Amino acid sequence: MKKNDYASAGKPISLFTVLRMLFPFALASFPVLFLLTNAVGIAHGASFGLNTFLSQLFFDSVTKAVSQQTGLSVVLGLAAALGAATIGSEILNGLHNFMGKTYYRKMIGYLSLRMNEKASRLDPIVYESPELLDDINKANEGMTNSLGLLFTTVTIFTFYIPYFIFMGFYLYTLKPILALSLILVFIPVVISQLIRGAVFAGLEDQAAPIRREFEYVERCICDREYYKETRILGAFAFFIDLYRSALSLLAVKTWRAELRTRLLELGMKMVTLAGYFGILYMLVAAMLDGEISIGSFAAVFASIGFMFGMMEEVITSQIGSMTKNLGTVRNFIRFLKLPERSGEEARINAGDGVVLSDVSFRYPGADSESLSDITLELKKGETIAIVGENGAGKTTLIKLMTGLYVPSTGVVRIGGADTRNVSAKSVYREITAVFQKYQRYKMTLEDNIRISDPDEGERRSKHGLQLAVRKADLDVNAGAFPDGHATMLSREFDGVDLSGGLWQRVAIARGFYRIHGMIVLDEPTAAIDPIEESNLYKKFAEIAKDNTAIIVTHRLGSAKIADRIVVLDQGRIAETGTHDELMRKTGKYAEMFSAQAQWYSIQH
Ligand SMILES: Nc1ncnc2c1ncn2[C@@H]1O[C@H](COP(=O)(O)OP(=O)(O)OP(=O)(O)O)[C@@H](O)[C@H]1O
Repeated sequence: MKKNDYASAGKPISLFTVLRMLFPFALASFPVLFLLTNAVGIAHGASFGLNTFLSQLFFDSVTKAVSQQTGLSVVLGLAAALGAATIGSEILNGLHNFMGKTYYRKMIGYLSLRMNEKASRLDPIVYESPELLDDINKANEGMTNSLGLLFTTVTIFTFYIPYFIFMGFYLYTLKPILALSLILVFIPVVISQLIRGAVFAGLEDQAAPIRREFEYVERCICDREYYKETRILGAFAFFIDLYRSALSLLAVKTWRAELRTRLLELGMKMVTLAGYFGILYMLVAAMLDGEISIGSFAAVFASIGFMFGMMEEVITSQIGSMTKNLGTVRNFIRFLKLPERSGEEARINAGDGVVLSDVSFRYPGADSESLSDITLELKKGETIAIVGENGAGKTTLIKLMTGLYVPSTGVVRIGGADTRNVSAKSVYREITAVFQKYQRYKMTLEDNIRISDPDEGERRSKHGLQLAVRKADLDVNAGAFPDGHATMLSREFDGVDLSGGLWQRVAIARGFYRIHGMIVLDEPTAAIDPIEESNLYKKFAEIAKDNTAIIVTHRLGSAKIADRIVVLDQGRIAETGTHDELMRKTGKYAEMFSAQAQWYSIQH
């Protein structure tokens, strides 16, 4: 499969771009909490610097007190100040953690909402890209990690950097070489973490398709819709094999990446450790040479272990997880940047008809066009049937005629509006549809139907519900619905399950419930037997009398109810006309019709 515009293989997004996109979220969502949390973080960082400085004064005062150059009260005063600073630092630490966690929880909710909103605004054609599934999969994980990244970055700037600058400056004033060695120790470890980030970003790109396959196979093994086939056909063992191999492939890839980065980290830690002992050596030498006071030595010695611990934390834990997660965060950002359908809001009545002029359509990444040179008019109040063999382009044509997709070339006008220029919401507003692959929502019968027009008021809702149920020939008083409209349609939620035929009627009722000017039936009767189907289509013809309607069907007998039949062949219109006209033409339609008639007569 070729990659396309929506594929994850876009230009790499830099850390700077990632942060530039994340910060506005952080500021826009809960600005006061965000700023306060960081102000506390800065105060916390400064408190460590203050502690080191007070320690030096304290140790110096102790040495002076020993040689009786100063009084005990000075020592006690400094000890009290040091104790107060330590308690203050702890309080700030607790406050910083608490505020950070509160902010994190709030942001997770906020970002999840943003993701769902984004998904609802995506251009539907994006869903034709298999890579998009990877992107969504990875974006979900990236969303949580993006918060980690944001926090780490902010903490580095508001806590660690001020602290290291202070310490660097402090060491510099004692002996310049001490500050320099601090930097030399720091750099190799940062480099190792950046390499680690690159390794994990690459791993993420390789792992996502495997994970997608792995999750799909898992569904084949466990999901209800598959279990009959997997058990009866003995496919269980087949899927378990696939599951095992995907699992081990994933494990091997992760293990290799971990091993590489751990070895790298180990090497870099050695460098850090060498630096640590180097600084200690220089400190002792400087003290013995009388370059620094005993107090300075003691303060630096006491804080240097802590400082290295902190450096280790910021580099391996903070920067490490940041770079490791950068790959997934990039996917989140990429997801947020996926194209949305733009266009103006307009009042469009799809019931006024649809006009297609010289329309062609090619799926993203596809080698050839699925529809070519389509010119067709669906007039106001007209019912057309679209027929054709498998793969002829029927569903694609419906997607264009309902404005779900826009054409690659040519123009589609719904109710007079060019689908490329108006918002998706404006186009769908007056359209309803029943698809062959409808959804079985695990909700009450009423909710299953009302989902198609939730904004309707209570009165219209009750009346509309009864009407839709009647039109779809659903007998709510029959045993299948023990609680009438309130029957829960899921065993999982203590309700009932329906037969395939009844589910299909629920889907049809859902389609009828929505107020519409145009209705599309895309093979909605596949699970209903032919006699029932014929009744339903007769009824549909009555209902569609005042509506603009499109029917897609494989059973040509049902197409007869249409005012006009459009025959598609390999993405082109082969013929149009009424049933009788097309039969007289003895073309594609007549050929298909007689093949089906023959099939029925053989069956009889
Ligand atoms: N996402 C896609 N990417 C690439 N090609 C696609 C995609 N979806 C459909 N096609 C191709 O477009 C052509 C038309 O498909 P379409 O589903 O519209 O036909 P159809 O007449 O509705 O078929 P059927 O009766 O089997 O449902 C086919 O050749 C199909 O392989």
